[in-house]
Amino acid sequence: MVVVTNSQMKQIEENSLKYSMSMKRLMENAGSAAAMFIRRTMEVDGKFCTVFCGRGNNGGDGLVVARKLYESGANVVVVLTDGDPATDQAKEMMELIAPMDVALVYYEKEDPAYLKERLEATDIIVDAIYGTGFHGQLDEKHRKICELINGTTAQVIALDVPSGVTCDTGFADEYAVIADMTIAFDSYKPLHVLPVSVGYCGEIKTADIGIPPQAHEGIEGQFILVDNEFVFSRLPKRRRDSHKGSYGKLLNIAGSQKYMGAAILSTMAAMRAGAGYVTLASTKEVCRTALPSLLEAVMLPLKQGKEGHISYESLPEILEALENSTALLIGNGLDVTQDTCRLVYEVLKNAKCPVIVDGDGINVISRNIDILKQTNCNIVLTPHMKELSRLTTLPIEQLKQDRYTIGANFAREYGCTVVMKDAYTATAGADGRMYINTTGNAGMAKAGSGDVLAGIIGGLAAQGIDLVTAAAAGAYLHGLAGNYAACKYSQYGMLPREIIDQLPKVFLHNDR
Ligand SMILES: NC(=O)C1=CN([C@@H]2O[C@H](COP(=O)(O)OP(=O)(O)OC[C@H]3O[C@@H](n4cnc5c(N)ncnc54)[C@H](OP(=O)(O)O)[C@@H]3O)[C@@H](O)[C@H]2O)[C@@H](O)CC1
Ligand SMILES: Nc1ncnc2c1ncn2[C@@H]1O[C@H](COP(=O)(O)OP(=O)(O)O)[C@@H](O)[C@H]1O
Ligand SMILES: [K+]
Repeated sequence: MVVVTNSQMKQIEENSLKYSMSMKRLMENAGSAAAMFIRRTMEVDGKFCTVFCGRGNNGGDGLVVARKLYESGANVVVVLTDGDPATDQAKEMMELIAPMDVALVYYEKEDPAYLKERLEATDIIVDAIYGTGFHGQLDEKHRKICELINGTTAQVIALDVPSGVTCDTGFADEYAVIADMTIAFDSYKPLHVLPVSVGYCGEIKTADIGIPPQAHEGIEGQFILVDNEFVFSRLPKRRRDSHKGSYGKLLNIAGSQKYMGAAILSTMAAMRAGAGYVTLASTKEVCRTALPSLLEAVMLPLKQGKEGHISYESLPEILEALENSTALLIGNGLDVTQDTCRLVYEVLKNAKCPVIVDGDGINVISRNIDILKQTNCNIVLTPHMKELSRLTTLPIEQLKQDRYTIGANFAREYGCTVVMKDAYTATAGADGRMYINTTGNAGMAKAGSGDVLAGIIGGLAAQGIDLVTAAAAGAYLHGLAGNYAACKYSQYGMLPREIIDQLPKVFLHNDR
């Protein structure tokens, strides 16, 4: 599914002018298409429709819908929320509707009691206050209007965007319109697929507004919704004539006296994700303790430093093991000490295979971010919000509002892939794309779930799956296995290790 951003949509509209399209025609088409969807979905003749129009082009679309619904026999009232239209096209639409028997009321001048009464009798509300041009938050007046809309029992149809939702981030004001149906003009925009905003849209329909296909040429979809088809069209079936060497070697540098479980969970998850060999490089004590749970793993027992972490003196052994690895996972439960900082920096500088950095590996990098520019390998970072905040030195509040732009900029600047872990994980690819994940559940909000994800991504990358795909598909598989675990053990009771146990079921269901 192609999803275009606000500026890409503007570019597409501009391009269409080269093919004898006009902005006025586009608006007429948009409003007509929306009215047609409404007519197809519900009875309009004799119904009470109230159309809320802002001053911008979204409001202009609303004026067209009002005219078309009136022509279909509806009793129509237009509420101008911000006075007369401000754009040329919208002004023209105002001139067309003026002679009709459609009541045009100015929100500010109208008696609130009349509006309340009208809304109680209204069957269909059209929300044309703000479209793709909205950003930031609703002011008091618009919050009141949206509250009125959300408080009715009428069907609410949003044109292009439910008012109060920002197009490219999906960030919704807490009073944003909650629509029953949203009619997306020409293309899906990020808000139509982003988990944070999709709930405001209701059913989503795309309307052809007459933009010729050529106007879309050169516009690359930036947002990708990761689904079963995306994942399993990219994960090859195992060949009958293959051997363990065909599925790669993952070196997993993980664990410390304090965090032994992280080493076990990440190694186990990588094996369950199909890697041919997984080597756990950790302190002697961690390796000895982990062995009974990791019978299939290769152990690289290393010297332990004073604080229970992997000693820096182990660097030569690690670099030797790295030589014939097809992927490296580093950071799970490493602990942050002077030794592990030096170790991570040196390993990253020397690695040539794809690298996945998680947990303390990310914390270490945050202390010296420029290390990312001194590497010769492809890197995936898998930060949760707090780690992302450390990496970017931005507050979590800001990340919540705009993590797509921030993550994409970070990925571009440092040439890496960033898996932004959250209830809805989003992966910013170094390729400029954003991969949105929708699998997973709140039962996964437990220490250790992230180690499982890192292991899955590492296991996929070791098999030669490109890093962006390994990251995006890894998040999807992790969430789906988590959903199976929740069905079996409940969200309260499930454990991160049970996400690993359910991975085979995900593969089985998809013939892998
Ligand atoms: N291009 C075309 O011809 C076509 C466009 N089409 C339609 O146009 C829609 C886009 O229209 P649009 O760009 O005019 O923006 P729209 O969403 O109507 O509102 C913008 C106004 O709101 C303001 N504003 C923003 N945030 C605010 C806030 N927090 N609080 C207060 N004000 C705020 C903003 O102010 P500004 O950002 O300038 O400060 C501006 O004044 C699109 O979704 C589709 O429906 C179709 O007809 C096809 C042809
Ligand atoms: N509410 C939730 N819904 C879906 N996934 C979740 C939720 N909460 C956490 N997760 C997932 O669980 C994992 C937690 O990772 P992280 O916080 O790094 O854990 P740890 O480092 O303790 O293993 C992430 O992959 C995250 O996306
Ligand atoms: K709208």
